[in-house]
Amino acid sequence: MAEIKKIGVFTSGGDAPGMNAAIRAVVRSALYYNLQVAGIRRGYEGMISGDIFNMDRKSVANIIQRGGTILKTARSDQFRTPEGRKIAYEQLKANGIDALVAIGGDGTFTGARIFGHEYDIPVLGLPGTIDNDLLGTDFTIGYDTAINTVVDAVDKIRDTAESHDRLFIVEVMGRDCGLIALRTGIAAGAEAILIPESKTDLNALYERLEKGRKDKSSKIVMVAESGEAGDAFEIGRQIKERYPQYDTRISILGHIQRGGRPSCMDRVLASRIGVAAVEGLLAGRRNEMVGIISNELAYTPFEHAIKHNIEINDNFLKIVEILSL
Ligand SMILES: Nc1ncnc2c1ncn2[C@@H]1O[C@H](COP(=O)(O)OP(=O)(O)OP(=O)(O)O)[C@@H](O)[C@H]1O
Ligand SMILES: O=P(O)(O)OC[C@H]1O[C@](O)(CO)[C@@H](O)[C@@H]1O
Ligand SMILES: [Mg+2]
Repeated sequence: MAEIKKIGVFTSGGDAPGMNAAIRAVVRSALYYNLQVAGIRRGYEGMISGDIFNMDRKSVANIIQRGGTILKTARSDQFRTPEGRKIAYEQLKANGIDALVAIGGDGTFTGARIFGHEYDIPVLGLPGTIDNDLLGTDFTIGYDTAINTVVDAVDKIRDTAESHDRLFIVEVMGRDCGLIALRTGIAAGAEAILIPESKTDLNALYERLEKGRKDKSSKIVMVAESGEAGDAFEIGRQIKERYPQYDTRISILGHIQRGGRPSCMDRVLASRIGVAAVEGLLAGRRNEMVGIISNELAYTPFEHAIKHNIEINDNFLKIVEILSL
């Protein structure tokens, strides 16, 4: 195995609060171990176009508290092609990069895995996505901040819902994963939660609404995007049709969920696994995602981390039912 002298770091896919803390951790720990480090802008796009620059300890000063990513991010169609990946590899070689730290989600690691098999370059991944849709870590960087943003927003919606005696359908992000909806629904005291992992039974939702206490002045139904019953507008349309007596409103929280200052939990997670990524590369690890499981560092092969059967704790849904009385 060739000696590692220069690590390239990049962020890819949707941005997530805490990505900057992760970049900082990778850069500072690489320098600590006397390695050079280069930033690659806009993920795989920048790798292909050669948008690569050397970083020093000052390049990451004053960023741990900032949302977004100073390296910018992108979704790259060209990297999905063998030709695009060949150019990316040539650019890395031209810049003297001999190992990579990829910060992103399941898509980013799918690409990294293919790249790591096609070319002899060690790649480790840091889970950076608000969706929490990866195996091999209890939480992904950005999830904690995002769920706190959602809870803050739904608390505000509750104020106005309460004042107007309204039912709100609140749609949150998560791609094909209901973990944002599940936790925030419990934390915000939702009447019901609809997530892609459990069959969306609108009849069960109707039953819940009918059985519920009649004197409740506000009701919140949390909906994860991409559910089989359709988006919040479709569910809202059906509820309005069935219960014209309810004053129903729909709120799509959207991209506010991806922004903002990272929480303490996200900063600490990013810092811990950022250091572990550099140490892992130096120890000869490759094609793995670094995460934390039960407070212990864990290295999980990409192919396992990106598996899409994230288990949902059924007990969480039961808790919502019990507590929504
Ligand atoms: N099968 C693949 N082959 C090569 N590259 C891929 C593949 N799948 C994804 N990628 C690369 O990874 C990039 C990021 O993937 P994606 O857009 O799914 O975001 P992500 O990393 O899952 O993050 P998030 O879900 O948080 O937005 C894609 O734009 C593409 O460049
Ligand atoms: O960046 P875009 O295209 O708005 O993507 C939105 C998607 O990205 C995420 O915010 C992060 O993966 C998902 O929750 C959502 O489905
Ligand atoms: Mg993803």
